[in-house]
Amino acid sequence: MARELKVGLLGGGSWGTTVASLVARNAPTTLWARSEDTVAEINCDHTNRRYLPDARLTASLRATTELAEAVGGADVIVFGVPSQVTRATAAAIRPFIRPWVPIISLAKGFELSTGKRMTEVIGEELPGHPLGVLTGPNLAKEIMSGLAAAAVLAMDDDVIVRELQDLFRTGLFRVYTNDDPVGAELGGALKNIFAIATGMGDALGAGVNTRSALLTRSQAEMMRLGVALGARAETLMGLAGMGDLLATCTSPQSRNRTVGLELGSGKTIEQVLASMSQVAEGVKSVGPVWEMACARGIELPIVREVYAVVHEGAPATSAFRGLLSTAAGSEAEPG
Ligand SMILES: NC(=O)c1ccc[n+]([C@@H]2O[C@H](COP(=O)([O-])OP(=O)(O)OC[C@H]3O[C@@H](n4cnc5c(N)ncnc54)[C@H](O)[C@@H]3O)[C@@H](O)[C@H]2O)c1
Ligand SMILES: O=P(O)(O)OC[C@H](O)CO
Repeated sequence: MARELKVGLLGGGSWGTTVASLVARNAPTTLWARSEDTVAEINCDHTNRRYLPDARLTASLRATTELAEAVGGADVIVFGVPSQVTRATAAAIRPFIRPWVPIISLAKGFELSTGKRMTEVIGEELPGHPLGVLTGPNLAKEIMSGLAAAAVLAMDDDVIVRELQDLFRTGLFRVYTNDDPVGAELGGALKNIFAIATGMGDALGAGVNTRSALLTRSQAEMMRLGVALGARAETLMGLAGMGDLLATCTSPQSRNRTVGLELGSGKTIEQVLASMSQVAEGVKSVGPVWEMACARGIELPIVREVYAVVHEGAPATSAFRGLLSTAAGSEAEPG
């Protein structure tokens, strides 16, 4: 079934290119990227050195700068652009997308101006399409270097999700189906904030005990907010939540953890962002997440401290003093 489907993937960065290269092994795939140089390099050399310096892409992957070419004939659309440009990209493909074509989102963030999840944003711009997310502990460079990984493909429709599962999986990329797209999407977006916190802690010399405590309390915060926003707890305990939290908070490849490391070493958020050429979604997501928590009266001490460092200019050292400043109560309680 998957071999008959044509796939259009939007976004020529690290993850869009990686997923396009995986999917191209299973189905004809066209990747849309803005840069003519990137498109020419993918088509001629089968590489995207700016984002994936050492990777060789599947030779059959085609790239284009034309949205109509990537989207017009596609049976499945995959969104691989960063969260803050997802709405504009969805609006831009409206003239080209065919009715009822399923759309899978890869992004792990919230829209800054609305706090909405990416499938909510895409659904508003492109109503009437089955929507899903592919998410999990998936560092692009590791996957392109041939190391095994697992992900969940989460959709409400259990027939379509099984058809699409074959499209994304390869020998080393295990794809599980999941029927809680809200939970899967929330896990992927929330973990980035905790990766910033972990990076700050690591830069400040946190021990393994400290990091383990921070990760465990991060998982508790993810559960507290995620469940309030409609996630199922077991999804947040799985690959899309706990799995991705572990990968992102511990990998030197994580951009979000790197932001935390730099903040912890004393740089301002402006200095950190000026030195980065790739997206770290947690920087933008922490604002809407903190607002959602405040609006619901949900206590998220780690999110609060990351928000203070990223948006209020507080030093990273004060984040850790902040986390230790309240007396610990029951483990089931915030704090
Ligand atoms: N890199 C990973 O390991 C990884 C893994 C899983 C999920 N993700 C998620 O995938 C999403 C994309 O991340 P990435 O790693 O590919 O980012 P990236 O920084 O590597 O690449 C971003 C891409 O988006 C493009 N872009 C930026 N602004 C654009 C616009 N206005 N219109 C069209 N394209 C635009 C850039 O040119 C670039 O090609 C993020 O939400 C990220 O959290 C990343
Ligand atoms: O590099 P990061 O921090 O954006 O994380 C990449 C992936 O989301 C890890 O699963």
